[in-house]
Amino acid sequence: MSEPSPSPLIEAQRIEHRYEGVLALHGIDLAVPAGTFLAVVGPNGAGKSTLALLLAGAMSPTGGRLMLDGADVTARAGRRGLVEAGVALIPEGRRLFGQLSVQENLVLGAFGSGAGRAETARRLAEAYALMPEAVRQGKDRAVATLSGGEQQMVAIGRALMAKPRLVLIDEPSLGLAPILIDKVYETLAALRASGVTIVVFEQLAVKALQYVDRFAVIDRGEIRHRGLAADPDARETLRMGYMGADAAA
Ligand SMILES: Nc1ncnc2c1ncn2[C@@H]1O[C@H](COP(=O)(O)OP(=O)(O)OP(=O)(O)O)[C@@H](O)[C@H]1O
Repeated sequence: MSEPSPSPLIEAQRIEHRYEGVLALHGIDLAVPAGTFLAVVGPNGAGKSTLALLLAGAMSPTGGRLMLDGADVTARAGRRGLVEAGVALIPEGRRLFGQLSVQENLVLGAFGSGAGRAETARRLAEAYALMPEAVRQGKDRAVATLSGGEQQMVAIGRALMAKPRLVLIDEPSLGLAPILIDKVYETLAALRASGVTIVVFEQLAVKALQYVDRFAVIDRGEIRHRGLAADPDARETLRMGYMGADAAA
């Protein structure tokens, strides 16, 4: 007899979002089981950032429900999102404090998560372990002086300081050279191997497919296709579902 399947870690149920006149998402159903590495891919303006913000609980959907561990958390959306429940969002553009040092940015990530001094130090060591040598060596440098790829690593590290179970990351490859994009994805893969559930929101669909295990194609506010990255037809599914100019990058 098979075990009953566990509730997804997070699940959008018929999520809809309207910005004043614009209906950005219409009726999104998306379940993310614990331990998954999922990419939500789609072109500019498809609704990726909106969905990332809603799944993080950083804003309230105008329709539908957000479920976390099988419980309705729609009403808990607010400025801090679902950080206390173990959900971390790395927004597009990273939103680091450029004038503060790497270490100061990282420590801010633990703020409000209840970590004392010893626990913060332990988390710092874990975050640095995932980072390239150059960032570790430059922990007292102002973040604004780091390269884009290094800043993305710091943004990931800052999210980890809250000890999340789920990391949502919006356009991790934006503005990065290809070699750095691979580094970012390798870091995310290592994180996933340590048990963290990850959802990336990406325009570079083919790149994401090299690292994730599932994908969903979003376009004009709807999920058009879903698939497994290991499926031999995955690229064809992407091509059909997502005609964005960057799909083949
Ligand atoms: N604050 C806002 N006010 C009004 N409309 C918005 C707002 N934010 C997004 N939109 C609209 O909602 C739709 C989805 O935008 P969203 O930013 O979620 O897409 P995206 O896939 O993340 O695109 P990009 O890759 O360009 O960030 C677009 O039509 C966009 O113009």
